[in-house]
Amino acid sequence: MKYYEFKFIFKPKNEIVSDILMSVLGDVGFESFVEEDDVLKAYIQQSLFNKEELQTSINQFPIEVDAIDYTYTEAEDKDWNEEWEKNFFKPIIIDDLCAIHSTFHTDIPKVKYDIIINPQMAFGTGHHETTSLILNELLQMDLQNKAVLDMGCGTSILAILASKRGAKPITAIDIDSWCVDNSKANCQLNQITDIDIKLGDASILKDEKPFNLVIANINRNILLQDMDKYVQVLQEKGKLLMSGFYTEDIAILQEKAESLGLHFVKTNHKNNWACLLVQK
Ligand SMILES: C[S@@+](CC[C@H](N)C(=O)[O-])C[C@H]1O[C@@H](n2cnc3c(N)ncnc32)[C@H](O)[C@@H]1O
Repeated sequence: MKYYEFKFIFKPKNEIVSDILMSVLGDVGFESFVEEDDVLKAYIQQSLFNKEELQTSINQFPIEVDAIDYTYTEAEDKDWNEEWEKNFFKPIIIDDLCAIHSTFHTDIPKVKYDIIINPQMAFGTGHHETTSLILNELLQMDLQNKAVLDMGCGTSILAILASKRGAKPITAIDIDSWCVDNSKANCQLNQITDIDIKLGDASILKDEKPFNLVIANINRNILLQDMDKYVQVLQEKGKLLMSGFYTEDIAILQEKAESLGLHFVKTNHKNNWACLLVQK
């Protein structure tokens, strides 16, 4: 496959802009990213590159920035996504209890919950703050025989940990067909056969049976838009665990949850990213 290598320079140079830029670029076909001192390198298959689409997404950047500039060249002919996985996806070990790693990682310590993820292009290696905030909550909850919905499942890393912690039945849903395929592959790698993986958004929830726990790591606007549909599939006393937003957004999400009859349980944060747990 032929790729372009882009170098993005942006101001202000901070993690929030960098995270949002990666997400915006992901939406227009970029596959993998390497953060270096003062540039973000990004790789896209030449056949998928559309200059106008890229410029439109930069012009409509979701937060105010001083500048986003780029240059690009033809990249050396190799699978940049595979390169990224090999060089930048490092194993994660949480409290000697849970390990998340890829098939090519060796020397993984023996832990109770060993999760294999080959992320390819799907979000969810456990490295992002929002994923790690939710993984930590899942490690503390009693999930035995609990019905769980993982909304915006990405790689299905969260659904897989829930399954390993005894949750069942589990449904995992994502709006992106790439994520659905990647979730199926990751379930196979972890020998999990009973997660029901579906393509769609909150509109397909009306046919679901009630859940004890709904997890949704998406983003502030989708959560505000779809929270009522998540609540409709929550059992009495069921919990809704959300992430994908910044600490300054906790209040608006909590307010929305309370307007839907839920009450606050706890919140946590990491590098300005937050999670919120509410209960019916
Ligand atoms: C931040 S990623 C989280 C992935 C994974 N759950 C994790 O925690 O690492 C958000 C995921 O939500 C999906 N998504 C975006 N909008 C959605 C929607 N309206 N309904 C369902 N999934 C959505 C995206 O495709 C993406 O895979």
